[in-house]
Amino acid sequence: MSQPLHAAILIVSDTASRDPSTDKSAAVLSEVFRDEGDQKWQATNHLAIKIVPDNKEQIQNVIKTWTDGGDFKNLIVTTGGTGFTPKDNTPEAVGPLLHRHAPGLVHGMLSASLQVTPFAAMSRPVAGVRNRTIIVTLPGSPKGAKENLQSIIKLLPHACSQAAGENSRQAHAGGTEKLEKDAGVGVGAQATVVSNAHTHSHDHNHDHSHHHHGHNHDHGGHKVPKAHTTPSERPPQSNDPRLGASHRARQSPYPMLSVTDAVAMILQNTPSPTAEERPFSTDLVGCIVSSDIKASEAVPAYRASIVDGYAVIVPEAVSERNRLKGTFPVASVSHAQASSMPPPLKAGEIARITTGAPLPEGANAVVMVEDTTIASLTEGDNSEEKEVTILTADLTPGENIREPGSDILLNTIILQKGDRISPLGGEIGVLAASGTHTVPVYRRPRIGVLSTGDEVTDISHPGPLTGGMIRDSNRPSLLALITSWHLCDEVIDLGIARDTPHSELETKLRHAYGQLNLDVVITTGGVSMGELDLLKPTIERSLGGTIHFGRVNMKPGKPTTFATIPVKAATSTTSTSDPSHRQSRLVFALPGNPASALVTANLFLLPSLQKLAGLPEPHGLERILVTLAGRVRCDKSRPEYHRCTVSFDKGIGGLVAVSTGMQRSSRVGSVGGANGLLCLPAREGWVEGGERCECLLMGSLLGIGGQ
Ligand SMILES: Nc1nc2c(c(=O)[nH]1)N[C@H]1C(S)=C(S)[C@@H](COP(=O)(O)OP(=O)(O)OC[C@H]3O[C@@H](n4cnc5c(N)ncnc54)[C@H](O)[C@@H]3O)O[C@H]1N2
Ligand code: MOO
Ligand SMILES: [Mg+2]
Repeated sequence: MSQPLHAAILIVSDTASRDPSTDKSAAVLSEVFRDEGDQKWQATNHLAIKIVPDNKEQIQNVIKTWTDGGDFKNLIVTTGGTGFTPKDNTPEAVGPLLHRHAPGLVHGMLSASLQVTPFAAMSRPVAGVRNRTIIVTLPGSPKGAKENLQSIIKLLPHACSQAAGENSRQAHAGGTEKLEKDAGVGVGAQATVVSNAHTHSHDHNHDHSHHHHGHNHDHGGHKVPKAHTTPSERPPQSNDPRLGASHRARQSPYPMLSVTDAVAMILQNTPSPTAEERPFSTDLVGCIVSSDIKASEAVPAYRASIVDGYAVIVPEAVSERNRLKGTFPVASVSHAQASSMPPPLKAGEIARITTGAPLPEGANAVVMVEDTTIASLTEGDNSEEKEVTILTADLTPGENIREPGSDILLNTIILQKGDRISPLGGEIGVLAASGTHTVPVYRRPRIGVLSTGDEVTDISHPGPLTGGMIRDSNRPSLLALITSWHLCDEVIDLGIARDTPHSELETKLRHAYGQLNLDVVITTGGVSMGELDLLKPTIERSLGGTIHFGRVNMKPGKPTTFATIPVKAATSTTSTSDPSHRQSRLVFALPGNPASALVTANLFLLPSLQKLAGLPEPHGLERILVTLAGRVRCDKSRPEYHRCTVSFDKGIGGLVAVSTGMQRSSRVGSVGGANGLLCLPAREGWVEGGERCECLLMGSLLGIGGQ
């Protein structure tokens, strides 16, 4: 391509036409062009961008100024108005303007997009040529628009120059092959190689999740639609609840990950922690120290007595130690108090002193009160000792004295980067003792817990329950679990989102990430195959999120879903390519069954919160070996996390696990009394009593993993 091509973006949106600041697509699409380089496309600031409402005539008018008039563009991409709602009419506006259709471009976009999400079938793109301009309609969501454009961007320079009348054989003598390689697809009419529009066209920096959608990770025996199935081979199906039963998918389109892969995926998509300085308080319990902390004060700050007794002067020479025995006048009294220091001690005198009190200058040891008797009392009131007899000579210089800094030396490192301020009090004590007023720690995430489902009924509902009501147990139990980890600055109860009206879930999630500014939201329910299982479509379609996985090969917890939602930092202005301007918020959409919700929170949420909170090696639950008290049954198709109670058994001198009984995932009682998850392999039969078994420790037996 000799000259950079002119591209234009037409935003079709009622909202953006009223308030252009709400538009996110222009920046995202400009970035796709910019990524291709200045030689191919006019530099970004020369990109023409216009916004029109969902109005057929206005759409057509703008396009004609770019295709028919003097303001010629090689390429027009529209975004928005390609859905199914009555006001979506971009294809109807663009279609009649096209002189020649380009179904190959439409096919390329759809097949690439369907590998990412089944909802791609909900867009009705058209593409073609008007005069000498290529026109392509992209969907309205910034994410969808970007994916679609990326899937064909490598073809467009060539297509545009052909449409503009350039003889492609001359322009690309010997270059066609390279173009095909760049684009990952055949280029159609001019290509000598047979077109293969099914080939992956994602480039390498594309989101990792898409690769998982593109490959079969199913270990669970469920059929996953072939990654390269095209719309023409398979009628578009989707778990979008707006579609009728005949169009809803009957197999989950989400590949099934192993637990290990799922955890790796979570950690990869969990943002790194950020450091902050916080004033000292016990609220720091659970925080991870972000840089080494040095003692700003010595402990003790003065020479202090370790016992209650009398400060004395012990002769240095061992031969003279006997002179310690005898009767001495009590010259002063030193109490452990903040305000005053005792007067210096003279030879031949002793001073009464309490534990922790400052030693008089000149004293070099303290004799315990038990090793003395009173020789005489003060005249008049007889209330205090005047003279005291020391009964022992067995005292060495320095005995029973804490030298300044002998507990904590000034400027030594008291806590290291990566240390956890535990709820057991030791680290808090060290910080307080050494006068640490501000503490460098990692900022802990803010998290919210949301239940979903029309049947789910808050505990405050008086009862009796009617119809299909079920008490909301997930929210309180997850709030309790997460609070016990001390990994979050705030744990917020987000209540219940009803399935109907449909937008309630979206509204509550937007509120959580927006006004409440939460880093992580945990939802339960609505992630499986039911028509009111709304989480996945809401995350992908309404919030523009990326579902990194939607199924895990485990029992309980199979439909566990993890996604990230892009939230531009409030400070961000134009650039969307700099990652520091972007923040991902996390969604853990856990299954509704109560045991599933608690088990998956322990397995998936914990390591993510550990990373967010700054733990150097987020390890999740601690893995131990236990002996089974009785036999437990395995599930033949999925690895199972069998709830059990682990305790120390004196008889065998080790840890023994007792099953909590019936393990159905609706039975929250299977987690009651449990502090362990036995890791059972997927196979027929039992693991016998007396056998050793791997177990994940929840909570506090060894003071790790949770507390
Ligand atoms: N056809 C299929 N059906 C189901 C599959 C499947 O693969 N194919 N998976 C099953 C598995 S495994 C699980 S686990 C559940 C997960 O269901 P959802 O996450 O969609 O959750 P819901 O349908 O909303 O509810 C399931 C169950 O849990 C109760 N629930 C929901 N929220 C709460 C709460 N806050 N407190 C207490 N109990 C709650 C709800 O009433 C249901 O009984 O799907 C299977 N189905
Ligand atoms: O995997 Mo579901 O969590 O069985 O109950
Ligand atoms: Mg369900």
